[in-house]
Amino acid sequence: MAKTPKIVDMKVIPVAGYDSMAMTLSGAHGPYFTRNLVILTDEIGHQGVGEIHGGDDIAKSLESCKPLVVGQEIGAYRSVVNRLRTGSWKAAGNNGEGLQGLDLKNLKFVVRSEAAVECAMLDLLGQYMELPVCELLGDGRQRDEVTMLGYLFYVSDKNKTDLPYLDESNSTDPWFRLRRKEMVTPEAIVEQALTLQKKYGFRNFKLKGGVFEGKEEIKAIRALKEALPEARINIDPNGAWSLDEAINLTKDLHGVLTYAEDPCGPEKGFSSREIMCEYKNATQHMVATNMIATDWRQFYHAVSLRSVDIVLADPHFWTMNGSVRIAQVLNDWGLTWGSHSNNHFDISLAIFAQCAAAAPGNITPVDTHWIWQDGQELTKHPYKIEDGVIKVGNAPGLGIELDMDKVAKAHELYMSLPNHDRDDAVAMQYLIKDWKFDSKRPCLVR
Ligand SMILES: O=C([O-])C(=O)C[C@H](O)[C@@H](O)C(=O)[O-]
Ligand SMILES: [Mg+2]
Repeated sequence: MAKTPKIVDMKVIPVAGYDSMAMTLSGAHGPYFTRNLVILTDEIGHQGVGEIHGGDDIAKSLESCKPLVVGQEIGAYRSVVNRLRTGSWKAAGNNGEGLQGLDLKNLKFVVRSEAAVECAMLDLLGQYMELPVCELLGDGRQRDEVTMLGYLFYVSDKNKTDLPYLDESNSTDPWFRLRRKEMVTPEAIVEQALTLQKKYGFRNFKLKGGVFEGKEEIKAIRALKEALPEARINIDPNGAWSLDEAINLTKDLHGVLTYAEDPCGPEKGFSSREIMCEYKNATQHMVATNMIATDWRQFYHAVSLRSVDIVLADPHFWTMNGSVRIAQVLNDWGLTWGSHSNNHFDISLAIFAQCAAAAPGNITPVDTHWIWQDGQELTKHPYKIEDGVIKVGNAPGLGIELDMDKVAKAHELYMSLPNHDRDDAVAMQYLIKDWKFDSKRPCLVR
């Protein structure tokens, strides 16, 4: 019987990169973000790579996977991932209420560490079969170009902290110069979008809300639509608004908002899925989520209640196979697939692009934080966002090659950090003393 190559080595390399003081309901991004890389080597000398969220717990969980991965055939990747799935974190601690929380104790209930192993094994299998990963997922390649979304953030003034944020004021690139500066007004958000459009060609934008009072953020949405009338624009306050507020803020935005992402969450004893269903009924807006349909059980209830139209099935939360599987179901049921993201390196950029290339139907432009990290690539020829799209070529596997010098530097940075876990309250407390997360109050409203 023909055999596929066996895995002979698995490395887990935690890495860190630099970030802006970007604002969300959960606080302010710190100066660094962390990720974990998985590097697998097979017996014919190929290297397969995966990337997942950072932090010591995830690194430890991946380390503990080694005995279940090394020695396995790459062709058996589904069983390997299945064995890891049953041994890794369960969603038992996730109350399923769609509450935003970005520190590790919340994120770990949705992040699937085994997705990094799955990705690295698919990368190896693709190299062995001389096929790109998108051909190994679902019904194979569905498109050659993946439309990406320009992810707009309010950015606070890093000079109000003594944290070591990067300063790129001297960069020759207008976007790089801008991205580390304070941007808190509608005018600044418009400048951000225009600068991003020029550099990356985006025609789709999303503003991360949950920062200022909703009506202030809607001013920015209107200003964006005025400046970019052809663009598709949406807002994501991560469930911060009450149902009444969400309805009042957005009911007159037909023709301005393409869709609303997690506009409201659980309240008054009603679940987030019930509330989002009422929001949809009241406004007739399309609704997207990465908060209330993060696994199959939540998805069942979200669909039963018709709470959402677009599921942002991040492959780091669903695995690559899971994300494409839900893309197929969504397409068959007349619903829409997209992907959520957090800060990431260029291995994850390849993951998003390969999944989206295999997702059938009319998918929504894919989220990425890469524009905030662009220039910190860990691969030799990172995927590029040009004219608003990523072209997915025919290179085998993920089609990337790690630059081990850059990986070593990113690892060194990680090791130099006093804390490896994300906690957006730390930077936030420079702006508001003793600030604490409140799922119902925008972070600067206290
Ligand atoms: O769409 C979303 O909800 C996200 O992108 C989640 C996070 O809030 C993201 O903005 C982040 O990591 O800061
Ligand atoms: Mg979201």
